[in-house]
Amino acid sequence: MATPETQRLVAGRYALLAELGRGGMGVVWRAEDKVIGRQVAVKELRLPDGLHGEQRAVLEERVLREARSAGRLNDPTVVTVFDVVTDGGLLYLVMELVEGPTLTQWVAANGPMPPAAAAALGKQVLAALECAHAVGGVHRDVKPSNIMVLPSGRAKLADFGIARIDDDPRLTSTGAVVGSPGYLAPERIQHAVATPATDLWALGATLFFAVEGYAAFERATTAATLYAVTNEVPYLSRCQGPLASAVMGLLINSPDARLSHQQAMHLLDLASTQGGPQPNLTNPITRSAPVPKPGGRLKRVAALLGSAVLLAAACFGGGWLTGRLGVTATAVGSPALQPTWTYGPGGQIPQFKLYTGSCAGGSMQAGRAYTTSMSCDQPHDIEVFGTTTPLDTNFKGGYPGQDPLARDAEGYCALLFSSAKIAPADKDTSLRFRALIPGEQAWDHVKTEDDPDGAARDAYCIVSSANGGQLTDSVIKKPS
Ligand SMILES: Nc1ncnc2c1ncn2[C@@H]1O[C@H](COP(=O)(O)OP(=O)(O)OP(=O)(O)O)[C@@H](O)[C@H]1O
Repeated sequence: MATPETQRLVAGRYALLAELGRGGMGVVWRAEDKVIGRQVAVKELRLPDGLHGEQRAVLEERVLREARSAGRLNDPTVVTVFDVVTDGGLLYLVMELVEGPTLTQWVAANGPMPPAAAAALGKQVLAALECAHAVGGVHRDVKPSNIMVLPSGRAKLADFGIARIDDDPRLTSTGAVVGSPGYLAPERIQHAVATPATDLWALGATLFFAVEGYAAFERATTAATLYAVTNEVPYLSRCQGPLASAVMGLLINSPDARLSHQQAMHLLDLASTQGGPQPNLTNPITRSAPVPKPGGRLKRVAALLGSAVLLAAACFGGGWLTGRLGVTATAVGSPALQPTWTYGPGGQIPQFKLYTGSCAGGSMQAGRAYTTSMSCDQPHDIEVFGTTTPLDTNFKGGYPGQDPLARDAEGYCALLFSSAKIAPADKDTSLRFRALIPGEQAWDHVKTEDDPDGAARDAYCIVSSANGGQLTDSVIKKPS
């Protein structure tokens, strides 16, 4: 803590009292505004080394311009920028002082956030983004360390529109890049400009972090992180229903297929009212499990594989994500997807009695029945890599029709196929998969003493080799 004698006074007005933290662009101080006698946060912006005069001027100009626009955003969920000043050649941003941890710090101290609290937090951040997007603003850097959590549970979004080196072609020549590649939407990695949809993707990654306690795409190197952002679908293990649908729907690669503000808000609204009253975020919540380290993710996935079907079905919401929100296999992007078939009497596959992780002989042919499984260690023709209950598990009506069932099942199978659960690196070319949905007779089947099978409501994801040959091992990633 600085004493009055050693206190630095910035711009003749802001007395720096103590360091609050450090980020990619500089130090943040608790300070006192001597003119009006209130405490503020002062961020000392240290521009990257190696910028030449013009680049420095461009960046400073952008910081000023964007701080002004952030200052204009009159939203209680946005950390207000009061002033931008220069002193001794350095640039300082004077902001509202937020007395609460960032989401990163909160999770480090308390473990994963309860789903209803994470949904409530997500709603607030989404509302702030919506307000900014409506007037043409884009945050560009939504991530856990830019979200501050007040003891009341209210959230505040910091660093609004702060200039980033990578956004301006006049600045990229220094090679200085981006802070958090794990929160950079896939289209940004392909150098598309930042749009409201890129902020929404980052919100999805942030909510994943809140609810799981680790960053979905963080890997040991930047290259591996960027690869994961572009190619992997993360597993959610601590939430289901609308929250899982919101997170996964925000993380859809294609900005056009990604959830809109309204869709995300609707789901977060539903999720925030589930699970009883909101926990008080003042008191540390008893840690339900240690926060896994980023490197531990594969182990987690492996440990979850035993219950992967239940887990995936729960987290993708058994139809919440796919059918209701129009997430189709095409949106997920699956070149290996084959046309969906039906099973049961009158369907292409008259009988189907396999389950996830089981394999069978006999290539998929109309009229072939699958009633017994075999070990996936033996050469086999097909493997079931997922099971889902399309539409709603509580759907009690008559046969909904092949189209809605197929849309749901294809979306689910495509998500699962593109995820890290399916191991082969060349899966898009070496494998083919299809969804198998119940036909009308299987759906309506009434069990009798002679025929004890009940109505069939499940859909299956089936994988086979692309070249018509046999598979010699399971395609599901093995525990490491
Ligand atoms: N308005 C604020 N009020 C109180 N503390 C703040 C405020 N803004 C930032 N801090 C503290 O300062 C730390 C550093 O913030 P900063 O925005 O510089 O870094 P960052 O967001 O973690 O990283 P990056 O610069 O890469 O975005 C934060 O982790 C937080 O603890």
